[in-house]
Amino acid sequence: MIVLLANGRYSVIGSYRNSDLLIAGNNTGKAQEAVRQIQEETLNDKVEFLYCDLASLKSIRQFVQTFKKKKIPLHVLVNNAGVMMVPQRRTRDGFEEHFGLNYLGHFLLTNLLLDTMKESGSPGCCARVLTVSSATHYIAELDMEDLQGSRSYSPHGAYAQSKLALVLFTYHLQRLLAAQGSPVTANVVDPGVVNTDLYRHVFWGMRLIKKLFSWWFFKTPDEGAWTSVYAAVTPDLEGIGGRYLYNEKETKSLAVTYDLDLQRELWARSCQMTGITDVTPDTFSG
Ligand SMILES: NC(=O)c1ccc[n+]([C@@H]2O[C@H](COP(=O)([O-])OP(=O)(O)OC[C@H]3O[C@@H](n4cnc5c(N)ncnc54)[C@H](O)[C@@H]3O)[C@@H](O)[C@H]2O)c1
Repeated sequence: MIVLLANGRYSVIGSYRNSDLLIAGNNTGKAQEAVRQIQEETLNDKVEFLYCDLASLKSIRQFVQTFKKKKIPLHVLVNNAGVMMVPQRRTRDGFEEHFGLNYLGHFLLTNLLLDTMKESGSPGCCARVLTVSSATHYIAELDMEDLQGSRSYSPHGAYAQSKLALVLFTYHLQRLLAAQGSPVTANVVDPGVVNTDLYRHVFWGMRLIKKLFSWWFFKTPDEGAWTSVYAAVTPDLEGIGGRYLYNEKETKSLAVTYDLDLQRELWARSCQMTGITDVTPDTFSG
């Protein structure tokens, strides 16, 4: 099995003891250290790092080109990278950073890898796309008129919007895959509240609370990875997609995420923004 993690947590990777693993990320030092640790602890030497900056459409395209030259299959794609509550700033392509990196980066990466995943999956053994969202999406709003937060910017609102967009993306992707009879499924994962570096941009009071009480109400990074691992390997989800998973169980996402027209509209706009051909059939609407 080949697993590709868009900057995934080491604990997720460590679970794939006999698999080929590829870590895609923009932090070479950190990723190489993860590769070393995985090799040491699992005795799996089929672990590799490839540079990919998800905040750059060019970097994503270059990464996919390099990956495809390897001519290896791809069974699991984990869309895990993210930033939270960063100050207002733009990606290299001019997108608001949460929207550009957390959402559009994974949108493009997934779309460019879909052909390889379709060839890698088979009936009864589907390839899997799993995308890491967040409970923050429950309080998000998607402003189709101002996706880049140009009119008014709130770091929390921008993060939440990017996580909501990932849920809408997953559901539309799953509908497309199912309509094509494709041996690939797409699910979305909520890891819970996890003690990681993600919180480095939140205000100092919250960081203090995290420091004092993380042992009490935050999951450890290992625990935070469990639902991703579950989504990647459980036989219970064979052939099943379009699920929102929390604590290794299916649960409901925000009502608006089931709006087929909104899913379609966001998909179409995302295709335009990333230069992807929209293959959604005309008949495909709410
Ligand atoms: N920690 C939580 O409480 C929590 C809650 C809900 C959802 N999540 C989600 O879980 C995922 C993992 O976050 P985490 O908590 O492990 O935080 P983290 O900061 O430890 O991990 C985020 C990862 O994204 C990578 N990344 C950042 N910018 C990148 C770029 N331009 N290109 C490629 N990779 C990049 C980082 O290197 C890092 O490995 C994120 O999508 C986050 O939104 C986390």
